[in-house]
Amino acid sequence: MIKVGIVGGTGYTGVELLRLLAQHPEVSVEAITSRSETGVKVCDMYPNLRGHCDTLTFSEPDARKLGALDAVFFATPHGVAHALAGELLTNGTRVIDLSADFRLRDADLWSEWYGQAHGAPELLGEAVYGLPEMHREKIRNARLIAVPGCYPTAVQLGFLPLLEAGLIDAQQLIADCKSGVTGAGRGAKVGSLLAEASESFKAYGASGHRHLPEIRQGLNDMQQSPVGLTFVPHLTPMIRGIHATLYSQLTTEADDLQTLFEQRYANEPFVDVMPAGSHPETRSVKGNNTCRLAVHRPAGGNTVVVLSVIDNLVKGASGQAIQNLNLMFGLDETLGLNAPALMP
Ligand SMILES: NC(=O)C1=CN([C@@H]2O[C@H](COP(=O)(O)OP(=O)(O)OC[C@H]3O[C@@H](n4cnc5c(N)ncnc54)[C@H](OP(=O)(O)O)[C@@H]3O)[C@@H](O)[C@H]2O)C=CC1
Ligand SMILES: CC(=O)N[C@@H](CCC(=O)OP(=O)(O)O)C(=O)O
Repeated sequence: MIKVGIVGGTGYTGVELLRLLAQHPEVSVEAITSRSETGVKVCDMYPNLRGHCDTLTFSEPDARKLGALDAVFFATPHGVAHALAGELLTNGTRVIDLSADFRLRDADLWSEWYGQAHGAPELLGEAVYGLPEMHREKIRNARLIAVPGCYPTAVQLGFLPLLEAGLIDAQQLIADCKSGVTGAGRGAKVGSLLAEASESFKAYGASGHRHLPEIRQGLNDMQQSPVGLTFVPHLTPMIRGIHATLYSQLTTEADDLQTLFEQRYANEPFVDVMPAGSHPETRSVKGNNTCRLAVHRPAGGNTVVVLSVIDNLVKGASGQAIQNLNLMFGLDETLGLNAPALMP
């Protein structure tokens, strides 16, 4: 059994890790932290987990205890993994960070967008961006994984086949994205209240969201030169889910885009290219690690529209983190991640 710990176990991504790992045949959760719920039994707080982790109790984060484990997930706000990752790695514990602490390769750029000094620039050289569809081989040998953000996962997987094939104008990319409210975390915030977030719909971060540099970094790697991207996130009155509508312009007489997408993702266990003409729904991936894609060319013109849906807490966070763990430990990549989505 691979022994793991979760730092930040009371949050939405932390409890989603627990739910998914409860079905994982090769992983045992040995430690789970929460400063505010120390001493509380996990099952008392999350009754859906009764019968799955009855002996597990929240404890204070303790680097010595965590350093005795095979791997530690950080499901914490930005900056927390900076402080602990170095010590864990020195002890031989692998680190899978769900926050943005190690996603940007440039520490100054990170400071600019996250409003604080980078706490562990010396680790950036070895951090691997955990998007398996792009970096699978590097992930297999990594000690430190930066799990991609939720919007960045949906957007990068949608543009990937087009950019790799060099078919679109990489200066004119548009990502129009919508997220459910769990994307904002479990902490109390006015914007997440029922009366604020339900029966309403709004954009935010239109002039600059912290996921912009992360998405740009990934798309630049695919294009192998700097791309031009407009990214506008929106908050929708749903609990889980991300829907990205991606626009680009063909620069060459296009081949069969449906076949291009199908071939690029033919061997990917967690990317489903839907039949031509489809419109994927967020509920079709609820609780599941799949990214569902559809590609359209409205009226046969030069505009390509890609529709990309994920569950922000699964392929956008905890499921992708487990997919990375499976690769790092030489396991079947799909272990613990095979349950179909909840629908309706
Ligand atoms: N929600 C989502 O859809 C996604 C989230 N992420 C990222 O994953 C991370 C976790 O997100 P989410 O689960 O939504 O967050 P939540 O706000 O729901 O939970 C945060 C958790 O971190 C713990 N925590 C807070 N501060 C500290 C600290 N200083 N030291 C140790 N533990 C701390 C909290 O428990 P306590 O305070 O009791 O210790 C809590 O368990 C964030 O970086 C987020 O950006 C990534 C992709 C998607
Ligand atoms: C709806 C909402 O507020 N979403 C969050 C993004 C989700 C998230 O937690 O971002 P990471 O993937 O980088 O950790 C936001 O816009 O900041």
